[in-house]
Amino acid sequence: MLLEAKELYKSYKKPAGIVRKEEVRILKGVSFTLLEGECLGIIGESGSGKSTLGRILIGLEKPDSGAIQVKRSDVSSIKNNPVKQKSSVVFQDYSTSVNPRFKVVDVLFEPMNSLKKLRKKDKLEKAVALLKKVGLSEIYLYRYPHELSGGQLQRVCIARAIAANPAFIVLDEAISSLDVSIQVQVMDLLMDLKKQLNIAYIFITHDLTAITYICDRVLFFKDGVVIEEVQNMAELRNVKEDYSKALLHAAMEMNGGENGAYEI
Ligand SMILES: Nc1ncnc2c1ncn2[C@@H]1O[C@H](COP(=O)(O)OP(=O)(O)OP(=O)(O)O)[C@@H](O)[C@H]1O
Repeated sequence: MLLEAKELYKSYKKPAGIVRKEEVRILKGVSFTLLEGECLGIIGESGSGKSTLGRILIGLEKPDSGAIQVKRSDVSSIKNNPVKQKSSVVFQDYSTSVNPRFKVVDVLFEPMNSLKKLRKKDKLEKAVALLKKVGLSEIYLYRYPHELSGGQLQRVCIARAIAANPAFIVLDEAISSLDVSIQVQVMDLLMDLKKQLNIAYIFITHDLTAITYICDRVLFFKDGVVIEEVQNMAELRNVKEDYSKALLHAAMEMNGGENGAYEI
């Protein structure tokens, strides 16, 4: 097992009046496992806490309680959260995920600079190799983000995410802003990289079609808890919980019935 999340709780303070704040519990005891090299889908309605969970898993935020074990060692309570060294993230909004003043080469150097010291020549070689891995030639190295298409820029974000050799990547609506044809290309790329590098993914999305295309397993997330797990994607239509059924149904309705693609 690569990662185990145990009983994660997280609250935020929300204004309740002019000075008063009240605590709102977002995660209410989330537990699940992630296996090496698998793609685990997390699907749930807006506001159910998926992105909050994603940020906790990559060490951007700390849970109030609960534990995260990576390769069976507890990382959630350790200072300088080592989960950061084992994970990366790709967000939905590729345009704000990169510094607009950075050329692609600088975007790719960022994670390398936080690793061991590499000579500039080696970093350049690595940057070219990373671009190649995501299907871009080295001519893009010296371009600015605004000189790339959305699909190309998201590929650069994926290259940056794999630069530090993570054991897993959180993909938070990572393909949602792309055109449908580009979404398929990027999912194919992700599956290819998963195979080549044995990385695991946590694929957070509203898009059930994408889940069926790329995921090995899926968790249905509701109101800060996992309410159902589908182990075998062929069984997706046989979900038991009313909430999961409603999500599936809504997605199918929106996309033209049983045979349509579905999106929540
Ligand atoms: N830093 C924060 N401070 C206060 N409240 C927050 C913070 N981050 C998230 N929230 C609140 O937590 C709840 C869950 O948000 P989150 O983004 O995790 O949900 P989500 O399931 O990813 O939603 P979506 O699918 O719309 O992105 C929301 O009500 C949100 O307003």
